[in-house]
Amino acid sequence: MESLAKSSPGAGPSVVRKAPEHLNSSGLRIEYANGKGRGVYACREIPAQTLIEVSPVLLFSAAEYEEHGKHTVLDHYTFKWRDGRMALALGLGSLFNHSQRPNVSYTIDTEREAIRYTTTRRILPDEELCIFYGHKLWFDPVDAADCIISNGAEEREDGWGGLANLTESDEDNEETNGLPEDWLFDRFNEGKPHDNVPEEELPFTRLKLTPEDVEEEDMDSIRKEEAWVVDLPDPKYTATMLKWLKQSGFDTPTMAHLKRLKSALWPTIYAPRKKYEPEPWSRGKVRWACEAMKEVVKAARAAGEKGELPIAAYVPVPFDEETKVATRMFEPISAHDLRRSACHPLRHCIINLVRAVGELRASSTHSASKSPAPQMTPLVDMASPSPNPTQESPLAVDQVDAALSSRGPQTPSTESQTDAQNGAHYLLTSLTLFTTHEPCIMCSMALLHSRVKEVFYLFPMEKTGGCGSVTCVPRLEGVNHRYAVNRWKLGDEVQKWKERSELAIDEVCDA
Ligand SMILES: C[S@@+](CC[C@H](N)C(=O)[O-])C[C@H]1O[C@@H](n2cnc3c(N)ncnc32)[C@H](O)[C@@H]1O
Repeated sequence: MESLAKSSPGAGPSVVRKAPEHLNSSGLRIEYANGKGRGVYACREIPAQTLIEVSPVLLFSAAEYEEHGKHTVLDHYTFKWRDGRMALALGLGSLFNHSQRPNVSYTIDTEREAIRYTTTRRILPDEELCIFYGHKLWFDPVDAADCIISNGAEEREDGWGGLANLTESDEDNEETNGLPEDWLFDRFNEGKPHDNVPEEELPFTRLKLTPEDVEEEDMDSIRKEEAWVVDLPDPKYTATMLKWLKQSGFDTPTMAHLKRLKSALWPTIYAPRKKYEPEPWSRGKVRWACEAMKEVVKAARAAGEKGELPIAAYVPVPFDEETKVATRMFEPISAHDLRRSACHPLRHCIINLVRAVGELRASSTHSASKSPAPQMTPLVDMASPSPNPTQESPLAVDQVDAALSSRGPQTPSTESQTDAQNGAHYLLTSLTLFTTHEPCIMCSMALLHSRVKEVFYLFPMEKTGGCGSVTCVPRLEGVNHRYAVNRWKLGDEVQKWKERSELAIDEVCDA
């Protein structure tokens, strides 16, 4: 699949150059790109969200680079690494050209000193694969979409010569120049997982849910828990008691201290957080939230590619082990909007997800009643909830119904009846939900009914949002459940990124 290029400035005007061969199992080849020098092309169709290249980087210290690299051709290929060193991508990494409408995104893996390149949409055979360099370019860009892809039969013009300095991207550019997703989701990758992240550095803002009329005094009061006193005749019965707690559904995260008491020396202090006091977030937990946000973005993109509205919701496996076991959520679950394919105005992703989680938790409760060991709950993506993983097209709503009912008749067990009565496994109790767009008022209310613990969203919906924009449902007076609302912190560049990332929806659309 070689092609020829003429007039490369690097080689003189009349030299005919052969593009280098490249062995790559992801189906990529190097070819001369119209007006851009070499570029990376697809040999075959490549699905969206495919990891196509992992390029190791060569790192130069700032001093070494200043003295030497800067004065060489390297200067056209290097960029600033997170810690101030200069990086050169090896492999195919340095050959991806720039496009305003990139079809490849990249993430920096500082731990492995590599860059990972992933397709953002389906790629057609012979299409050029491009990334977004940023807004400050040092050359006149030819966009991939404007180029005619040829097989190299005709002569091509080579724009080799506009080489300049990628390092000219300055600090503020670095945060957003083609890496907004890195910036949004990957900046907590380093550091100790147990360290708490100061409130102002969290990647999200917690919306204040305290009703205005809560008195200052109340804010300082200690949260009260109903307490049971169990008189154990012998410490060896502690395990039996904990087992009973679990079986009876009382083993919720608020009972976590009981496990600590089991092995602790008496007396033990149990200090519940103050009412309305925000929960501290460790770096590890922030990473968990970032990963969940990445997943929901991926799910929304995939939905958009299938012709649905690009809106998705995702419930990850809970961060802490206790909640994971107590909620029996051992697999994540996601859903996307199905209004278009189902021709049903109420098939919002949140409604789809609440329903799917409810069904799954109910079914896992049933299966748990057959076996005392925690059951693995299958990942159900409402986009393709078929038990047949090879099925590609999204299932229609009736198929979703069929898939869910194909789990077989489920006679409620005594255990699940107890769970249902005490609310331990009611829909989204104790779970965290991530979504791309601020839920509309209907969905915000559905979330309230679901008893979700907390909600994170990326894009506020100024004209329709029910979690802080038009109104804030969990804050309303008289509601019988409040869930925490967290809005991802987004820089000014995000609107542009949103459009590039194909997640834009009409501002009057209910998400
Ligand atoms: C990192 S290199 C990319 C690989 C390069 N085409 C090569 O053959 O080595 C960056 C250089 O590619 C060229 N380039 C990348 N994207 C371009 C675009 N959209 N339009 C024109 N030239 C581009 C510019 O000359 C830029 O300095």
